[in-house]
Amino acid sequence: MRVLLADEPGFHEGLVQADSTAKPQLPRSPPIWAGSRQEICENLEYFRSYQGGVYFKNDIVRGYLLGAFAASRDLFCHDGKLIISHGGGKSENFVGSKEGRQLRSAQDQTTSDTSVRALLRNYKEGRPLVLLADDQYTLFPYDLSASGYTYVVLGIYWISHAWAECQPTLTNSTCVIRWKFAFQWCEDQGSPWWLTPEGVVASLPEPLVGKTDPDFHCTQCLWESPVVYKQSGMCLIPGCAGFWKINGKEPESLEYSVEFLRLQPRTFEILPTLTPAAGTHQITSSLSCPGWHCTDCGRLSSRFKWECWECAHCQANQPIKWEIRHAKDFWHLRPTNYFTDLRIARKSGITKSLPDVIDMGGGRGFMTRQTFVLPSDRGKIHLITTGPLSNREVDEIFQGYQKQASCGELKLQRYPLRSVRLFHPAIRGTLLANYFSQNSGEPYKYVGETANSVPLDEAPNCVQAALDVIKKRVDLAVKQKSQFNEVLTAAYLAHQKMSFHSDDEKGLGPIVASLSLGSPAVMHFRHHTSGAGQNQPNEIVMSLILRHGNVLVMEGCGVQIHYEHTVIPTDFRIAATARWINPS
Ligand SMILES: O=C(O)CCC(=O)C(=O)O
Ligand SMILES: [Fe+2]
Repeated sequence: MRVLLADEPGFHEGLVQADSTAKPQLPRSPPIWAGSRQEICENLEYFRSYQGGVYFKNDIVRGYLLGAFAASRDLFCHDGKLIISHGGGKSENFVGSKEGRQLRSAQDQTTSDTSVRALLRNYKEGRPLVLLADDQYTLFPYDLSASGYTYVVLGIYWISHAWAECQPTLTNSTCVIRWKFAFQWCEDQGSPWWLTPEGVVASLPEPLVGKTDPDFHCTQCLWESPVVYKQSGMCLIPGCAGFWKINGKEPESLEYSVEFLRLQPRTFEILPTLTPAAGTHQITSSLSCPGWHCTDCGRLSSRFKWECWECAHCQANQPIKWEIRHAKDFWHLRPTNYFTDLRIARKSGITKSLPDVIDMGGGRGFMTRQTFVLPSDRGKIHLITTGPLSNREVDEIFQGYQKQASCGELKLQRYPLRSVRLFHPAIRGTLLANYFSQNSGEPYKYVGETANSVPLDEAPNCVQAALDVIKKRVDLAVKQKSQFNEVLTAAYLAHQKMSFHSDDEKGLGPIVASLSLGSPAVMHFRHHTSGAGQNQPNEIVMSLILRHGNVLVMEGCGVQIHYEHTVIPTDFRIAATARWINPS
């Protein structure tokens, strides 16, 4: 039997990464697993934390992730039915910055730290939570990484003990206070899924059930502490003069008392549900971002295709129902409560013209152009709006888009974001964009390369119709002759958005124009964080509302060099953005 202890030889405190060659393969695939943190967060309502290992809501922990950086005396015993971990953050950690990854040293945890406080509340109120592990959790006795199980859901546990310890840090010789939590398997859910009939690598004699040892009574602070170690009981209340002392001295080596490691009987009537709810009642455009739990292989997947759920591991899939949604369903939505149409920051130097009314000719009605002039000749932004009469054309385009996307003719997908790892090292696996897109014409960097683009003359009708409307309106609104050879379609579900960026593709022409369809959105502009605007405060300088049928034109390369923009829709929305990208 091996009780895997974090401070055994070779398990040097903290920095040990899993020695996967020494571990056997899992006897069966985990019932719930994922390849990325995003897949976990988009599927499991008990773990929505992209950073950190403790997910809590209203001061109650829902999910706890066991990962790298084990501490002394972290433990996985009784076949994983008792797990001891040093929860609550502030441990050694790699943080990312533009300068690269740096090791941040551990700090004292206190009971007012939000995650320690929440864990203590679960402990006091006897609330179960879900434990997850990643493939860097050294104490798990099987090799997770070999089969691509980056994250696995272990099961439901309750906290049987909580106490504080002194722990030496990795980066210097001082000690920090760490809270330790003993998580015990909730028997009501059956046996752990990783157990073979013969038992796992570990094979302690069956644990004795029932705790008999009395607590340690501190004569200085008068509080009780559990007797955790074989050597002696001691006060485990930080702040007490007797904390972490045996006979007045700091203990040198400690081992768990066998009594302390006994499993305690406890039953729970209500346990959290582990598998995500199947979104089969949803339609393509109404989901915020739910994923898909494959019952064939256990993998959680993000929804990366518009028209169906697909398992990112075994490609099992299921079509998603669709129905046409109309722009009028979204008219009542307000993208922000702070203003109705636009807001320009006082010190931005941006000026706005009086709106011009322009005849679109051929009895097609009138359009209104409002121009915003950016300071220092950086360019102009035009917002073109039309009345409800001219909206028949864009209503049809909106419907066409929905039909062609839902039958798979317009291949809308969520593509991986680039260079995320450097700045967010905690995010493991691929991170997909928070919107669906399709590119027609010249390849565009945000959707990968040529393989993900269709030539403009083969683009689905809806894309060509959108481009046609954009061209006609831009020609009337902007003096210089516009030319476009690329259209990026972005489709957003409720709660999705396009984060701050600039359209700074190499060889980009001076005019970028987009047609908005569906729910209204707010578009913010701010100075670029790098380049020419580096020394400017990074505040929002202008915000506009983009409504169904509006065309927004960014005129001049300076707009992209000096500013970046974000678009945040209120609900389902599609935008077609046309650009010129120099083919060479
Ligand atoms: O959704 C939009 O209106 C704009 C999208 C955008 O900024 C882009 O495609 O670069
Ligand atoms: Fe953009």
